[in-house]
Amino acid sequence: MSWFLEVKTVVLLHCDQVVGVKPPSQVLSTEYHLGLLKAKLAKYRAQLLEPSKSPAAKGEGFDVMKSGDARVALIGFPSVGKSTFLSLMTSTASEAASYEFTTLTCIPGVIEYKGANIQLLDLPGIIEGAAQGKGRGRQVIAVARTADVVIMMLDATKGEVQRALLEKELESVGIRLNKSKPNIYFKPKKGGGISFNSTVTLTQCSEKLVQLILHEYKIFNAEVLFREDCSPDEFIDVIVGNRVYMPCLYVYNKIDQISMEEVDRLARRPHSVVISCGMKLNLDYLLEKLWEYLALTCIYTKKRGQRPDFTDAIILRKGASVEHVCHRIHRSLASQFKYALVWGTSTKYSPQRVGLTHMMEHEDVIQIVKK
Ligand SMILES: Nc1nc2c(ncn2[C@@H]2O[C@H](COP(=O)(O)OP(=O)(O)OP(=O)(O)O)[C@@H](O)[C@H]2O)c(=O)[nH]1
Ligand SMILES: [K+]
Ligand SMILES: [Mg+2]
Repeated sequence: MSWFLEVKTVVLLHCDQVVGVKPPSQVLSTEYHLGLLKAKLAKYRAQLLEPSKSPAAKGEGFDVMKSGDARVALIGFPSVGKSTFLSLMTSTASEAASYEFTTLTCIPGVIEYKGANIQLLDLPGIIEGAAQGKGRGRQVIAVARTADVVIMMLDATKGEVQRALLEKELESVGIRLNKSKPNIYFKPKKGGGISFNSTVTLTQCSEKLVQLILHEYKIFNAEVLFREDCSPDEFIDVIVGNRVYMPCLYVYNKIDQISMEEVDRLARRPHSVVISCGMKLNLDYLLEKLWEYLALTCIYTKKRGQRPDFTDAIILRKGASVEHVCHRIHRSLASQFKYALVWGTSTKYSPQRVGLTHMMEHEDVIQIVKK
C-alpha cells in the first residue's frame, strides 16, 4: 500500500505545478491521466475497506455496549499510557505495565463531567498495518468508527512518527480526522448524462476531471454540485461514501520525559494536548478540550413561573429534538405533550412556541406544557 500513497503524493505535486500554466490541450491530457490515477487509487483503497474472509480479520469491533451520553475511543501504539489514563480518569481499573500489548480487549470506563456520562474505551495498542489486520488492528479501528471523538494517545518521545503512521492507518479505512464532510451535492441518476455545477470558484477540480473520476466508477448519469472548493480526493470520498468524519484530539503523554522546548512545541500543534499520566499533569485541561470536541448539547428546563434550573442540564447529542428532551425527562411525557416554550439560539423569538420536532441547540431553555 505504501507505494501507492507515494504515487498519490507525486501526482498531487504535479497537479499543483500544472494548473493554470500549461496550454489547454496539455492541461486536458494531464487531467485525464490524473483523473484515472486518482480514481484507481480510490478503488484500491475501497478494496482495503472490504472485510477479508477470515473471521479474525473481519473487522468487527469488540462487543461493548454503548452507554452514557457520548463515546470516546483511546487509540495508540502499545505502551503509550492508554490504560494508565483510563484508570486515572474513571473508576475502572485497566492493567498497565511496561511491556507492549498489555491490554488485549476493549475495557470501558465512565468519565463524569459537567453532569454528563462519557464512556471512555481503553483498547489494545495498534501498530503500522493495523488496517490490514495486523494484531487486533481491525477490531480496534472498527470500535474507533463508533466513537464520537477519538483520543489518539501518543508517547511524547516518539509522538510525531506515531501520529503520522496512525493517521495513515485511519485514513486508509475511510476515517477522516478533524475534517467536515465535503460540501458537494452528488446524486446518481437513471439518465441525462452528467450535470456539473459549482457555486464557488474551483481551483483543484474541473468539470472534465469530475467526469473522468465518475467514469472510472462507471457512473455516466449524475448531478454534481460543488458548494465548496474541494480537492479530487474529497470528491472521491463523496462518491465512495462510507466515510466517517471524526473529531480527534492528539494527546501527547509522558511529557515528564521530554524537554521544556519540546513540550512547548507539541502543545502548540493543532488539536493537540500534552499530559503526563505519571505526574498527573494537565489532565483537567484535557477534559475541558474533550468536552469542547464532544460538542454536546446542554438543555435547561424551566417550570412555569419559575427561573430555569441551571444546575441540572439535560445532555444530548447534536441534532436532538424536543421529543428527545421529553424522553429524557419522562418516558410518557411525549404522549402528554401539548407544546413547548423555548428560549435560546434555536428559535427566532424568545420564547417561541414549538412542537415535538423542533431541533434544540446548546444552552436552550425549555418549558414543556402538557395536555
Ligand atoms: N514516564 C511516564 N510513564 C508513563 C506515563 N503514563 C504511563 N506510563 C508508563 O507507561 C507504561 C505503559 O502504560 P500502559 O498504560 O500499560 O500503556 P498502554 O498504552 O495501555 O499499553 P498497551 O495496553 O500495551 O497498548 C507503564 O509502565 C506506565 O507506568 C507517564 O506519564 N510518564
Ligand atoms: K503496556
Ligand atoms: Mg493498555
